[in-house]
Amino acid sequence: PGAHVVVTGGSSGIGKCIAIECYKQGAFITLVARNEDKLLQAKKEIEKHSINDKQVVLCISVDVSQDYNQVENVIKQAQEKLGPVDMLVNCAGMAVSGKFEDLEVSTFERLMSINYLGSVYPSRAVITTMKERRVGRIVFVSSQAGQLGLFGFTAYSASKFAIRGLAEALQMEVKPYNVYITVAYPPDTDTPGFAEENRTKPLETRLISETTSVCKPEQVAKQIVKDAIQGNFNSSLGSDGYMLSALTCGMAPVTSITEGLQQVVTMGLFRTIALFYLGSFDSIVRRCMMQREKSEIADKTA
Ligand SMILES: NC(=O)C1=CN([C@@H]2O[C@H](COP(=O)(O)OP(=O)(O)OC[C@H]3O[C@@H](n4cnc5c(N)ncnc54)[C@H](OP(=O)(O)O)[C@@H]3O)[C@@H](O)[C@H]2O)C=CC1
Ligand SMILES: CCCCCCCCCCCCCCCC(=O)[C@@H](N)CO
Repeated sequence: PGAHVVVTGGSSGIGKCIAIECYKQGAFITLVARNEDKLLQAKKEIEKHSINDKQVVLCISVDVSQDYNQVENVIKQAQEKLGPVDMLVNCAGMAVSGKFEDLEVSTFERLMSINYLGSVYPSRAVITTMKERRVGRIVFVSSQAGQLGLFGFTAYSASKFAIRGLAEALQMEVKPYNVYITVAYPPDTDTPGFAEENRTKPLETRLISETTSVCKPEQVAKQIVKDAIQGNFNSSLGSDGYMLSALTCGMAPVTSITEGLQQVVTMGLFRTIALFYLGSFDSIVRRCMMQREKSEIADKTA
């Protein structure tokens, strides 16, 4: 309550729901995104959930992936108005899918800029003050596709895996200063961004993704905010989310003894389950390939 929460990508989808969730708990919110109309629209929607009349929603229009100095300036402006940032949520991002050879090289650059550098810049702009105050939370929104590579996600997965490396290294640096990092790995979530992404998704990617069901953004946001407040390094959702996180824990920091023990005990079992999933993904890819070849031959003979 009374905390200042900055949400990049806060004008739509998961980011907007995170902002609402924090606002419901009495936070002051800064929304960061590019389109001003969407920002104002989201501000109105968030303000409906106020719990006292002091709460403020500030909107800032900036591209978080372009120029570090610009991002630093807008964070400064937000801090002058609403005080030092207690929690930063890096949720601005996007997905583009397609086979490796069909994706433009510029798409690799763009996704890396938005999903990775767009998380580096705001974090870099708040970290010094957080360390000085010995208070702070930084949330990175990765994806289940940041835990495993899937057909069609060569550009997207890489940009989401990058976040994990950044987060692990940063957590080791800032833990003694009482600053906690959370990486969230949401499954497919029903948002405007997801609808957009689905318009060009390869059949293989669609079929493989259907392994997990589509979540509501409110549900995803609730889990992320809860994990961030608790200072959990990992934030995931559902039974496949739980399995994926335990299976891919690697050298990630552990937040509780229980979490560590669960990882140790479940690792072999989850790897066994994963082998079956991998087998079924491979057969989806093979089936789609054969289907395509068949229809190509049919086209030629027709
Ligand atoms: N929906 C899903 O299935 C999943 C999504 N995710 C991740 O969650 C995050 C949010 O996704 P979702 O809610 O679906 O996305 P939406 O497309 O619905 O919203 C994206 C938000 O980010 C903002 N944004 C995009 N690019 C920039 C930029 N360069 N600078 C500043 N703001 C930007 C958008 O505003 P504007 O365009 O006006 O700038 C908008 O507010 C993304 O990082 C996505 O990869 C992870 C797993 C699953
Ligand atoms: C023990 C092992 C369990 C294995 C479970 C495997 C589940 C794989 C499904 C992955 C779905 C990928 C979602 C990507 C969401 C996303 O980021 C896009 N919507 C882009 O926004």
